[in-house]
Amino acid sequence: MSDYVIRRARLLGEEVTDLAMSGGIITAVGPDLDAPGHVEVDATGLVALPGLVDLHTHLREPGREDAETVLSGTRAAARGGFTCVHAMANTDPVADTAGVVEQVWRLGREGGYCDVQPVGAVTVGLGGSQLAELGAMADSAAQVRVFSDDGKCVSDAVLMRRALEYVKAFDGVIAQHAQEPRLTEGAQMNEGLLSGELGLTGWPAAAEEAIVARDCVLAAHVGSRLHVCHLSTRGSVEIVRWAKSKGWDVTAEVTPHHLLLTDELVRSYDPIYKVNPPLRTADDVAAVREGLADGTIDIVATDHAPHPMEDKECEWSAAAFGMLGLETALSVVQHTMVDTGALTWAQVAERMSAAPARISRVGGGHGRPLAVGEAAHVVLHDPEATRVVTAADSASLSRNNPYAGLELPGRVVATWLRGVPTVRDGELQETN
Ligand SMILES: NC(=O)N[C@@H](CC(=O)O)C(=O)O
Ligand SMILES: [Zn+2]
Ligand SMILES: [Zn+2]
Repeated sequence: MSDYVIRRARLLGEEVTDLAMSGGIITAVGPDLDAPGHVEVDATGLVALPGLVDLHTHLREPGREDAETVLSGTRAAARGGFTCVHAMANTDPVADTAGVVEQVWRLGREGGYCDVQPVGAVTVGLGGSQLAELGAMADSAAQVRVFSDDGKCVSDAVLMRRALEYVKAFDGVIAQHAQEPRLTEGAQMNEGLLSGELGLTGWPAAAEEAIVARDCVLAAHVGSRLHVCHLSTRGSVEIVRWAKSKGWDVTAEVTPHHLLLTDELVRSYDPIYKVNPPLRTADDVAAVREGLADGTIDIVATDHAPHPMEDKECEWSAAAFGMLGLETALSVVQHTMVDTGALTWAQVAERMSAAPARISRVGGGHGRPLAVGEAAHVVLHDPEATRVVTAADSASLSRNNPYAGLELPGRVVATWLRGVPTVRDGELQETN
């Protein structure tokens, strides 16, 4: 394992400094480091951030290895600057047992591109009727702390209450996909004037907000931790802001696509824009940006949702919900939040590394500051670069990239996982 010294990086976008790593650990931070025998990396003009942590990733293995595998998804993650991703449980078989979560966890370690922290299902088979073996998943080698039926809502209030109560024993959190199922039967896009105009069944903001409000109240009632997945409406931001003002232990995420894209794109009837929750209005986009800036929304999570061509290149109503996100997340956040002056790079590091790691209680030195003695999970990002996104330029097995053709700022130049480079000069490296 080589030692590296990064020269003249802008630490969290601010002071220019060197950073040395050896044996998987950050060994020195400061100007003009003496680092004999280290591989020299010129980072002039680049921003150094702690390795990014994604709390919401679909890796599709086991079951849909045609769409993504742990290896392909973690290679995409490394290209996006991530050193830890949380793999959602809606696989086949569902990640609802200690056996499945341990398998997913181990596949991530074997690949060596990005640590994979499995999310456990809340209910058996995501069926919504019987609690899964949450304790066994928590006690497994994977040490699961985040539980979610993502893709489906835990809509039964009694079951949701019991899940919230159960995970208190091991400091777990329930990550809710907030979608009232009766209010969204057959729903295809955001409900509004546009859904009427386009003749597509609408998905009211109220279907999300009703569950967000109910779950905040439930979490407070039982004194447990709630995390709201992919929050997408102004009303949801207001409810979470209110819950936080009460001191309740509620956190929330927004996806890059909900920070940038609006329901106007659905006019094309291109299923690349079909996603759950749906793209909302420009007013909702403004609200989630404000919420992320003021800390109401704690984190950005990608909801990277790969789907094979045949599930996307079909008519709108038949297409699958979901879009890729790992390789473009940092660029979209730079474009929407940093270049607009809404967030500093230090605040981006908080929302894309420190806070997600705290919410999930993940170990392995993820989400820690770039400081001596910490695990060497490091990203170098070039904020001056620009690129026209293409679907083909991806390590994912899927191509459902909603940004294809758009010019986005920023580029991940290098990523280190425990001091091992997974990406250098923008190219994936051999890890094993
Ligand atoms: N986001 C999506 O549109 N789809 C996700 C499920 C989900 O995150 O709810 C998927 O698994 O494809
Ligand atoms: Zn979801
Ligand atoms: Zn998801």
